[in-house]
Amino acid sequence: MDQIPFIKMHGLGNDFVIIDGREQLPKLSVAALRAIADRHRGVGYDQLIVMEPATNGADVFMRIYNSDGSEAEACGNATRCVAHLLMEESDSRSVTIETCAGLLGGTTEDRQHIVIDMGSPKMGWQDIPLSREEDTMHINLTVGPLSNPVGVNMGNPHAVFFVEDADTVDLEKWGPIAETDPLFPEKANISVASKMKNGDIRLRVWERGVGITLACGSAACATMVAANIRGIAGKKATLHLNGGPLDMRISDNGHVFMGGPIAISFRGALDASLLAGAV
Ligand SMILES: N[C@@H](CCC[C@H](N)C(=O)O)C(=O)O
Repeated sequence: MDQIPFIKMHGLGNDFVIIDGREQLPKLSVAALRAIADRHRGVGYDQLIVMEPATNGADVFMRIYNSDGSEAEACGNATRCVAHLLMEESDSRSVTIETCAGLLGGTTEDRQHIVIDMGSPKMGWQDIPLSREEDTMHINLTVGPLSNPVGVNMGNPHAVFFVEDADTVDLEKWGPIAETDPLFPEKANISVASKMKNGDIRLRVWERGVGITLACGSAACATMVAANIRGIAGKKATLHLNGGPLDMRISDNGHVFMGGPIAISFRGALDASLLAGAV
């Protein structure tokens, strides 16, 4: 393939290059993924998403790559974007999306604000995964000013640190150290969260394989679960990320629902030099 068409979308500024690989799967080396991710010489993205044929009756399989070329199991904000594309395509208001993390359902009233059932969190220490046995509700880990995180697996690994004021944490400094701590054999997405005066939650995220992002949907799910466990929130809360708010809810059967907006930025094509990994 000389050129590959893509759609650039974002959910609260968490941005994606989305490729429709349902007819023909693109060949993407790590060098190509990194070249496309380059915000100066490539297109720029937090995640590159390939829509692939589903294997189990879902509408699509969604493959997720981080900007460093690593593959991720879940991506909440991109799930909303892909759900929007599928809803437009099929003129429907509900879709099922398969990821490495399992089957996710998306629903909407207007195809702009999309609610995703992100499934049930896993809380066992092997599920996160951690490299040693720990109580995941109070993990014995300190990184600079951050300590005592909650470990949550939302398909992908998360550590949520509750702090007095999330805005004062030097996340560029402590995020990468926590992400790569030997406690996390598959690394981890690192969240810092604090309760706001009105009862909402402020959340900032250092994403595994990316760095600081404007929003992270799976981290919002993990933080909702962690806040509920710690008694900081009930079963519903608004989480305020740098890019804007997500409406979060835990249902009676323990599934985490995430609602938020999507936006299409532009359409383009990846050229041969980017696909060859040249920047
Ligand atoms: N932006 C995402 C999360 C993407 C994957 C993550 N960086 C990982 O490696 O697990 C979201 O909205 O959930």
